[in-house]
Amino acid sequence: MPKPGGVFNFVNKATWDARNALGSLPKETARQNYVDLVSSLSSSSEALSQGKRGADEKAQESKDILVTSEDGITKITFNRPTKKNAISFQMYLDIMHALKNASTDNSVITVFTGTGDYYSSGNDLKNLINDAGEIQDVVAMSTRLLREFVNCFIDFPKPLVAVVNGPAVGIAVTVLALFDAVYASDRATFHTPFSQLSQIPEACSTYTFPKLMGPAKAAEMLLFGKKLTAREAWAQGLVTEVFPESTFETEVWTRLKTYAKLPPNAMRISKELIRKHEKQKLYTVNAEECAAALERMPREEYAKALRNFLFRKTKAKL
Ligand SMILES: CCCCCC/C=C/C(=O)SCCNC(=O)CCNC(=O)[C@H](O)C(C)(C)COP(=O)(O)OP(=O)(O)OC[C@H]1O[C@@H](n2cnc3c(N)ncnc32)[C@H](O)[C@@H]1OP(=O)(O)O
Repeated sequence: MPKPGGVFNFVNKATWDARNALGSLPKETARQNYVDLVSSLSSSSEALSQGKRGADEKAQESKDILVTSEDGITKITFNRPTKKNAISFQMYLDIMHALKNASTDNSVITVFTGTGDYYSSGNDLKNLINDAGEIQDVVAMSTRLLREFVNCFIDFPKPLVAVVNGPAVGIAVTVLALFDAVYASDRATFHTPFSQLSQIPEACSTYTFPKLMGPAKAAEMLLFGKKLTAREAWAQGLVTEVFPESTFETEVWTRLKTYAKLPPNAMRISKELIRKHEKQKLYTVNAEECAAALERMPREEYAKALRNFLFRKTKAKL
């Protein structure tokens, strides 16, 4: 059977990949993995198959990812403040679903922001590790999910804006280089501690960051995990504009409401022209980064770095 196409057809493609992976596994394990994968994705599958919506309709119900549409703006909010908006597997799927809907609804601009003091602390470090601190048997599925997730940002057809209300970490930072505008509060910071986690960068940042800020500054972030203030990130071209925290929300949303009144088709075509020559390159880089992640994630060095974070509070008490 040929592989299903279309970047938003994640569930069908994941199913196809899972079926094709069965050959190399013992039959029982393969069957169980397949059942686990499909059942974990089934709620998103239903949601993904729902149709087009209007811009002023509440677009999606999900606890940790809120989606609203108003004034021509679809707003996607990381809503897990007690975990600093860390992104769980379900949240990756909810975001893909929200982007799929936003790409065809009546809204003009799509905006990401966070609830609480953080924008997002990046990947939920518990996604890949069990209570005993071992890497779970979900690495291949995770890297497939990561690839599809990043492709959704590469392909998103409308203006995409981040309203960075506080610190951003990991994938919440790297993916920003695929946005059209990034507005940051002066309270925001930008941190990519990949080496500290024994991990490698994702979301095409190995290509977009050196292109934006030059190889030396990109290396400080991606290799050495240097945390940037909002103004430093602006100076490096990752942030479009920095606002004082006291007026951030008012100024940014007023501006976005004005932008959302601009002719949508003109903006869509302009974005298509801007991205057109880069798309193939971005797909390739995304695929290469995911292949490298697939290679790295099962390693003990990586599990050790995750354990250091997850059990840090227990250790501190000893
Ligand atoms: C489909 C898979 C794709 C893989 C994609 C690859 C992506 C890579 C990345 O994103 S790498 C970056 C990962 N993120 C981090 O390394 C950040 C980890 N968190 C922290 O360093 C800190 O929590 C903090 C600096 C964000 C905040 O510190 P502090 O103010 O001291 O608060 P707490 O540490 O007490 O945090 C409160 C609460 O939230 C939990 N939490 C925060 N971030 C994460 C996270 N990324 N993953 C899981 N859990 C997180 C933290 O454990 C606390 O929970 P608790 O109260 O202990 O239950």
